[in-house]
Amino acid sequence: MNSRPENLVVAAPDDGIPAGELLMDVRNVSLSFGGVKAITDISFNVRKGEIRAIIGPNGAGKTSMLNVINGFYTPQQGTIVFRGQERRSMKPHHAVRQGIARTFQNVALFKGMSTLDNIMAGRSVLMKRNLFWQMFWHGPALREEIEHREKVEEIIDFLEIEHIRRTPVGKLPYGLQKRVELGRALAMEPSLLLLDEPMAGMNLEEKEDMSRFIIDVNRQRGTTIALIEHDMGVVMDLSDRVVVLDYGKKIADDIPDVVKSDKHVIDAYLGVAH
Ligand SMILES: Nc1ncnc2c1ncn2[C@@H]1O[C@H](COP(=O)(O)OP(=O)(O)OP(=O)(O)O)[C@@H](O)[C@H]1O
Repeated sequence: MNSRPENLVVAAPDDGIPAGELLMDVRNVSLSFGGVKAITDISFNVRKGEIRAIIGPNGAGKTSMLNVINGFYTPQQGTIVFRGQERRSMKPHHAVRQGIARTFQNVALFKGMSTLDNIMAGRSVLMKRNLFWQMFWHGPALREEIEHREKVEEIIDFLEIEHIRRTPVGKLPYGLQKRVELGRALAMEPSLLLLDEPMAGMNLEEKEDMSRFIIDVNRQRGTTIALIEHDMGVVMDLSDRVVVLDYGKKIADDIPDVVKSDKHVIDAYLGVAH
């Protein structure tokens, strides 16, 4: 895997938390849908600067966990402490403002819009000027638009997608759509980036590319990452620590080498065809 020069990237925002310290602490979270217990009393943490994987068989509660973290769902029990602030419920746009961005299992982009416009849409949440200013297109609104555009261009360079900047994303191969979606999440300048199956549906080459971008986002931009992924090779290569869920419960939480040889994990997940 190649890494591109350091000078091509912008740094992640300074959230005041030193590398290695706790960025997020998930405390005793439980979530049910009617009679279905999606998550039962789960606790784990994410340290600033790490790549954290959440794995488990289908239906284990992984996506539900991401949805709690980014405010999509409110758990019946438990709290999330993010950057020192404890909360149980939060609207997704507040989570973005706090520094949590995500991608989705099935790409969620505006298919008729270009790559550039989709990534620009990711910035909208950071824009200060309201529609009134934008309509009149002058002064502070124009300056702000230019600044946002520069950040977006940096991301386009970083992800090596200059050649598709004007292409409607619906016309792009799946692997590139996933990369654009990553770009849109990066445009929000997150402290914590949540990736829901970033390699799903990709061929080997696309997976290698995406792995390289994930590592570069983490190392060069300093962005902390929590990802769900079914490809065990990718998970074990990329992650600093892995939490394993099964039927909504946590069954392991450790570095990849330890998780790989954990009997409960092998029984629940690694040993079964997926
Ligand atoms: N909106 C919902 N309404 C009802 N049940 C749900 C809902 N979302 C998830 N569930 C249920 O909660 C459990 C956990 O689902 P979840 O999607 O979080 O698992 P997962 O580990 O992400 O699975 P996969 O790997 O298949 O994506 C499953 O039994 C699922 O059917």
